[in-house]
Amino acid sequence: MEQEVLQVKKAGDFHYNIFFEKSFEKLSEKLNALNKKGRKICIVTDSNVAPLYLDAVEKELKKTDFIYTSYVLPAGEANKNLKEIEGIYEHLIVNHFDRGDLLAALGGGVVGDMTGFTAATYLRGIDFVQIPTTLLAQVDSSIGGKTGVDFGQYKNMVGAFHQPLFVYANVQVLKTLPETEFISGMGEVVKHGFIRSKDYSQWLLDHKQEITERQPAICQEMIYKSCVIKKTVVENDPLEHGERAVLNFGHTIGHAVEKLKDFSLHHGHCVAIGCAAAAYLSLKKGFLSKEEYMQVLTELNAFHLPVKVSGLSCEDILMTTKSDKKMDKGHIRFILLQGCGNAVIDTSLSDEDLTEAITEICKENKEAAL
Ligand SMILES: NC(=O)c1ccc[n+]([C@@H]2O[C@H](COP(=O)([O-])OP(=O)(O)OC[C@H]3O[C@@H](n4cnc5c(N)ncnc54)[C@H](O)[C@@H]3O)[C@@H](O)[C@H]2O)c1
Ligand SMILES: O=C(O)C(=O)C[C@@H](O)[C@H](O)[C@H](O)COP(=O)(O)O
Ligand SMILES: [Zn+2]
Repeated sequence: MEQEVLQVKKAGDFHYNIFFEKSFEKLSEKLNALNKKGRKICIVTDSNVAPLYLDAVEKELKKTDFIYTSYVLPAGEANKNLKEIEGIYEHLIVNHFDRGDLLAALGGGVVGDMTGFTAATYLRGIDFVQIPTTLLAQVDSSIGGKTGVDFGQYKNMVGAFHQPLFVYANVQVLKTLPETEFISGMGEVVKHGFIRSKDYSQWLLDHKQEITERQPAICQEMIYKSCVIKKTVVENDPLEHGERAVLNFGHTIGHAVEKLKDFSLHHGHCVAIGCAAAAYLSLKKGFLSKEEYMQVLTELNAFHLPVKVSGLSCEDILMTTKSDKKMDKGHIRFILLQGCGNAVIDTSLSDEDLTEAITEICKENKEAAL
């Protein structure tokens, strides 16, 4: 792949780079370029990523003038809460972090969202960088500045928009990612095709074999293509006043499933189930033809993503979907497809429509249900 860097604009003239790398070797150079000589940096990571990659990142920090420390969170969505954030604040206070110092998120979307939220709120906001280590984080969560934590059973209920200074995506780290985590990341990857690019969906299917084998060159190209879609949407509407909501395709019902399963299912798997439901609603509305609807299901299946869920009641899914933070004056703000590659915002769905789609994803199907 020839592209190595992609620039993301923010409001005003601020922009930041996503670096597409094949090792950590250029991390020190990127950190030095921040001109924060003699500053402190805290690498926030998790209990799975620390033994794998903390040494390599610290080796890079030794080549800089940063004074560094690290903080290891317990891994997993169950720990994406305010209690764990307090632990990070305490670490920063004890280590005398001030407003000129910064954080580095080394990990998946959970670490990224939590580190970003800590950076957004500690001392009313300090800088941070993203070093995403899951496919999901490299294609989605490290870009666009959504940070936050779950609150009770509510997904991402407390958070802030806070953009990183840069994103450093080393494709090589994907080789240690468990298979289910890779598949979960594919949930957001296929979503990008569904919402904005039929060509990208076709490209994914054409390269299914190499992607499934996680060939680094093809994975890097895929990550780049996904980042182009995400950054374009985010640049148009950084604070989600309108268009950015399309990135939520599959998430309204997906988040309900995630919550009702007590966060035991992976985010990308729940998004895939939500995509199947949203595609079904698009079919019912006449926005998708039967053939296009089947194309969505086929692509999800091609990457081993689920399209059904078992063990949940339709009523519970409906109630939880309606308690999502995406309600707009009592109407559910839903993302539908008006043709593959073109997501639109819809506020006209009734409870009956939603129940029909939820019934569809709850149908017993031993092979595809999670
Ligand atoms: N901010 C956003 O825009 C945005 C976008 C999408 C998802 N998200 C959030 O991201 C989270 C999901 O992210 P995720 O799927 O990366 O989950 P995650 O951060 O929990 O990582 C998944 C698992 O992989 C492990 N891991 C990470 N990198 C590894 C590596 N290279 N090798 C081996 N193991 C590794 C982690 O320790 C964890 O157990 C959810 O909380 C979701 O809400 C946020
Ligand atoms: O960046 C966005 O905007 C997204 O919606 C990306 C989603 O994949 C991501 O899961 C996001 O965290 C969902 O945001 P939420 O506001 O619905 O919680
Ligand atoms: Zn998501």
